[in-house]
Amino acid sequence: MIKFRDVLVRPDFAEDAAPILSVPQLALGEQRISIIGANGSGKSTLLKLINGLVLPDAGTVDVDGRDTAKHGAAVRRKVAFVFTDPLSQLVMPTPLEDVELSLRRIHRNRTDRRNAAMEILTGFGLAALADQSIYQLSGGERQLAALASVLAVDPDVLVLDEPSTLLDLKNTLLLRDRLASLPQQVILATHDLELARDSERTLVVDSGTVVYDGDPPAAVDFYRKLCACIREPTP
Ligand SMILES: Nc1ncnc2c1ncn2[C@@H]1O[C@H](COP(=O)(O)OP(=O)(O)OP(=O)(O)O)[C@@H](O)[C@H]1O
Repeated sequence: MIKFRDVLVRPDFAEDAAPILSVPQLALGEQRISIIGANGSGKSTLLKLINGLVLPDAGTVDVDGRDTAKHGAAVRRKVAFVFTDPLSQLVMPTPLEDVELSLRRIHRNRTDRRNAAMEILTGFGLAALADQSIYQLSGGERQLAALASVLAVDPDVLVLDEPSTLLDLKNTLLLRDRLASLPQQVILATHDLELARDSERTLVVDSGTVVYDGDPPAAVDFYRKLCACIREPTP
């Protein structure tokens, strides 16, 4: 269970400025949670609070009872974060080496590690690209490689920031199927309202606060109205 209590995040170097995120009380226990909202509304900040990439200026965030400010390393072992830009994530020259790096503590034996890494990449449809430079992969292939690498360590919670942004329809569907089949708790921010609907619970964030929290179809409707995106029926 992830709990936010009286959380405020202020802009860097502007302690007196209005908070960029304010979350008085929030408990996230469902297996599939999506977060939607306009650009700059605070979605990424909310996600980064979950694994301590951003620490609150006031209040606390804890994951299974561990405060992210006090137990950051332990929290990050439980909570994996997938960035929008996979090049922020992939640190090795090829997908195979990157997954192998993730597996270094789980498989000490090199052959076992390589076999396990290939199996994981195969599950993501990336076997043929295992040895290709990450700079020669398409944006979507890189995104899937980053996801494979993060999942290799079997985290308890997977946090994803706009994971389908770079994916075509086929890869978006593959991602949706893959996420649906995961045993982990999955919390993601997205502008893809179909992906948002795949969850059990959706938060709508606006101007740094959670303005709707509930059933995904109702949350998407709320968000559409908030954006005044619903077209008036033509007479
Ligand atoms: N460390 C920081 N210092 C100052 N402002 C920040 C900081 N981090 C984020 N912001 C601002 O806070 C707001 C929320 O940013 P955030 O990245 O959480 O938005 P978002 O909802 O994820 O946006 P997008 O959909 O465009 O990715 C933005 O206006 C951003 O510029």
